[in-house]
Amino acid sequence: MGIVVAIDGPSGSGKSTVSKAVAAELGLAYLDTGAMYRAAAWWCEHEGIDLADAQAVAAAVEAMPLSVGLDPARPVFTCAGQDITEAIREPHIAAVVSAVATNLAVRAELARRQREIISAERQGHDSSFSGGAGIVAEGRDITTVIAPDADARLLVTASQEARLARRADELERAGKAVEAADLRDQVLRRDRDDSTVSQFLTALEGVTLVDTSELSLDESIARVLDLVEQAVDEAAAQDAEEDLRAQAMRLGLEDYELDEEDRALLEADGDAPAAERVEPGLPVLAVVGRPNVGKSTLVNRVLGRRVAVVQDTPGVTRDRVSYPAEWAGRRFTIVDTGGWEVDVKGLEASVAAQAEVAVEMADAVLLVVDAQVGITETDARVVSMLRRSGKPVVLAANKVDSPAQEGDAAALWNLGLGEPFPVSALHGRGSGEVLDAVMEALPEVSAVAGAAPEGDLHRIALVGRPNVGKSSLLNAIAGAERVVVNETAGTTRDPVDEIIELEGRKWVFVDTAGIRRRVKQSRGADYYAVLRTQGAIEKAEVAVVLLDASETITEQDVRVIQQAVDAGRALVLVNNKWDLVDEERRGMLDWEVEHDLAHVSWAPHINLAARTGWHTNRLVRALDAALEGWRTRVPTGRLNGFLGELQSATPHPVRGGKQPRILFATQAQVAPPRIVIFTTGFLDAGYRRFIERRLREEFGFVGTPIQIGVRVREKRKRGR
Ligand SMILES: Nc1ncnc2c1ncn2[C@@H]1O[C@H](COP(=O)(O)OP(=O)(O)OP(=O)(O)O)[C@@H](O)[C@H]1O
Ligand SMILES: Nc1ccn([C@H]2C[C@H](O)[C@@H](COP(=O)(O)O)O2)c(=O)n1
Repeated sequence: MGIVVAIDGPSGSGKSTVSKAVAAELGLAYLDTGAMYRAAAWWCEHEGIDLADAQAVAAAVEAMPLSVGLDPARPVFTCAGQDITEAIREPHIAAVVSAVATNLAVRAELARRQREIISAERQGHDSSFSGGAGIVAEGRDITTVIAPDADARLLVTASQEARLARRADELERAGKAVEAADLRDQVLRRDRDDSTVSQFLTALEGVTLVDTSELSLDESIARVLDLVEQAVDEAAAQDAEEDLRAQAMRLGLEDYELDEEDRALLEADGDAPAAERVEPGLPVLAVVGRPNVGKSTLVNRVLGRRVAVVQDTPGVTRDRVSYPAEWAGRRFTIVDTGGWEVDVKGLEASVAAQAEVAVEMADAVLLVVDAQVGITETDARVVSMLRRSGKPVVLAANKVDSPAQEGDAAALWNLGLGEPFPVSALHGRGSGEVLDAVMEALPEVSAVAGAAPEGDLHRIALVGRPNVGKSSLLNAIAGAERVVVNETAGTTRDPVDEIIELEGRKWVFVDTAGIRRRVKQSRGADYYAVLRTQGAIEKAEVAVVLLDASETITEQDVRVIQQAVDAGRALVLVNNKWDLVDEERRGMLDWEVEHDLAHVSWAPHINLAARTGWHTNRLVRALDAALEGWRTRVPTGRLNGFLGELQSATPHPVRGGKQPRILFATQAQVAPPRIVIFTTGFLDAGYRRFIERRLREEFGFVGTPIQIGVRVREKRKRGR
């Protein structure tokens, strides 16, 4: 993680000059937030907006197409493609900028953009200038509002006389000398106005005051560099202390019963891998069969130990789980299903349906039959379902644990699927042969998985109930009528993955069809909508869930959101059709969001109108924020330090005379973040929610579900 240096102070104190020099010296990006306010004033004038009209100014700034330069050697600002670096330094802009900077809606919008820039530099986003080294950000409210958690927070100031003299000198050198009254207006009046909305005249707790009145410019820079170095050293010392404490906690865990999986988790500590995810483009093998015939054991056999790590992933995928697999040097996706039964109802029916979906979305099928039981009515019905699908099938005769049982396997020729391969998934017997047969059945290029995206592009699913505007949004951002749009709900049919360039970067918008209406025609349209959505979400990293802002939020909307959360994908919410929203509806919508979507308040939520293109440019920022949250990795020392403090301040309530204690925690995975907490007792759901809320406050995790796993461990008996 990069460092963040926040510097504020009054006009003419030298904060911009010092900040640039410090950024250049340390190889960091430089953010001049004052220039953003100046750009906002320039843009409003350019657009002919009356600066006294607060609402019009706010609306114009929200839509301002500003590109912020972060190079300390020359921070170039462009707006709507025009270089405005010089124009925003004109005295005229300095004279009017406070009118914009004191507009609270403008401040909120620019604060959002500033935080995103800072965060991108800290995290080292693809788009970052410093490549993750960090940033020096300066401006009136940086240490207090924008980056109160910066590594170094400094208030650079100087006496009024010094500031006036410096500004006069500067203007004179630039050949722009002004009258004393104008100078006082530019420096003192502006500070007076600006101080009505932000505090930058006295150093708050945690902010170091640097008075440069008596210092030369070089001395000022050296002083700030010293303070930054000191802050970085202190942060490193704190990290080291937290690491030591975490190591002690980890050692303490040895007094508790730990199983093999715990140990695997603890060994991988500090190197939380991304959640295993199937790669688009690879051939797909579905493993189906009756419940309990040994499908999962066979899948485990193919995957080795890795499956143990992913097994407890919560959510809808329980009935249909995809894993990346490899055999004989070929990579493919293996899909484990929950078990297929005939004429079942309720949960079993949905498990059976998922197996059908898995077949529909596969290139080949591995049918597992229990050779010891022989052919059952259900097996015969599975075979008819497979014949209807037209997919190549390999038949595994499982539970053939010895050569003597091979006759049981031969009886399965009667299924009419060709040679049954005898295997013992439990002991590994015959699994090589069956996998060789699978490799022959699988095509080199998948017919169902969609093309593998070029390069390492982010994959986005645009999902939502019918007619919320998915196709319109795709068209609006792609800039062409690529997808058929119709007012009739559910017009989208089998679209393909789209590669779309947004803000200079390519993104894959995944196929939202994923599955055609081939599986038992009798099922309702809603059912297929759910499956299509699920297929798209599973292929993506981020689910963008569209809502129709002009209509009441429905159960179906909430369900689609839940599908994304359950699948562990990053989430962005979009209120589409904003052009149809009036004051009254806006109030209702606020209430509905608070009421129905409070559980996903961590997701970026943007308003746009796909039909007119209004605010569609906000999508990229929201996607970046969600992807960043999704990939957030909290170092073990930090995590345990944080949980330790949280537990001391707010211990778990006593339950039945016992008080569960957190022993140690580790982040087992990113994308989505999964935190495993070892405890002495079960943690109440309320306490887990509290931990999640505090984790979000501390580490961000914007736009991502957080999976919290609790492992209750008993103290080891003496002598063991
Ligand atoms: N000791 C000093 N420390 C910092 N700057 C100095 C010093 N002495 C002279 N200066 C000069 O003061 C001028 C004003 O500095 P600068 O523009 O960086 O101030 P600022 O605080 O960023 O003002 P504003 O908020 O109006 O942008 C610059 O020309 C800078 O070179
Ligand atoms: N974070 C910030 C940065 C600047 N402003 C105001 C202060 C000035 O009126 C204007 C331009 O700033 P300058 O370039 O002179 O530093 O923007 C603010 O309110 N908050």
